[in-house]
Amino acid sequence: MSHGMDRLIERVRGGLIVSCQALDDEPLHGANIMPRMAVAAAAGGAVGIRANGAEDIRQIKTEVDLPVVGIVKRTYADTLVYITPTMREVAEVVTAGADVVSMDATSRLRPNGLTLPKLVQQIRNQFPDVILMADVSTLEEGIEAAGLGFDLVASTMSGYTQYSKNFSNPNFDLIESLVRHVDVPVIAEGHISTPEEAARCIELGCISVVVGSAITRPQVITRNFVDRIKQVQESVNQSAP
Ligand SMILES: CC(=O)N[C@H](C=O)[C@@H](O)[C@H](O)[C@H](O)COP(=O)(O)O
Repeated sequence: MSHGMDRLIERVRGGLIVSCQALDDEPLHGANIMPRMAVAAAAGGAVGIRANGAEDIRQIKTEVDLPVVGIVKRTYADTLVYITPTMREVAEVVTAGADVVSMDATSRLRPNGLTLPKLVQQIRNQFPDVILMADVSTLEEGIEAAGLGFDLVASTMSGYTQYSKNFSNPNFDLIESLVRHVDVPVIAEGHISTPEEAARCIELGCISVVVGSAITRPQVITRNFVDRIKQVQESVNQSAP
């Protein structure tokens, strides 16, 4: 393991990484709000931040003293892959100062028919020391990513690829089998919405856990309350005389 990886693992082991992301169609987009979210996460004891876009990554690095897992989400016409899909996005994340570059590592083709092995090769040529995290949706993709030289594997894409759509959320089965069969540290990410679920991922052997929407997307948190209240209201109405 490289010195950079050793230090990263030391800092994030057994802890919570908070994903602070708001796309431009989300209510908390812009106005330095995600960097303030990162400050709040740090105050609550987070060990790392996951952030989208060069501007947020750069600002978060100046406001909190935590490792940042950086991504750039960008959509292209000829692919469904949107998390750091090409060298262009990788370069943006590296230049912004992220400690880890995370990317879609599913088996789907990237723009212009670019394959994952080819992209990893380009990255290793241009940025040999970068720490790479693979966002996968299946065990096979996790094993493939570790074989390609990814330093970390995360369950991020489970439920978001056509072939993983029907898996349960959070996908503890996938998380457990990644820990068992992939020989790089595993990070649990995706649909983790309670402290108990996060704790379970640590029990299963993950190095750390990423939580996003349940902490930093108030529209999602509100919707969960509203939906639950509605259900109860319906049964209250039905049992009313
Ligand atoms: C699939 C995809 O695009 N996931 C993104 C990856 O960066 C984010 O939108 C998620 O919020 C993040 O993975 C954390 O997951 P959750 O918000 O469920 O805690």
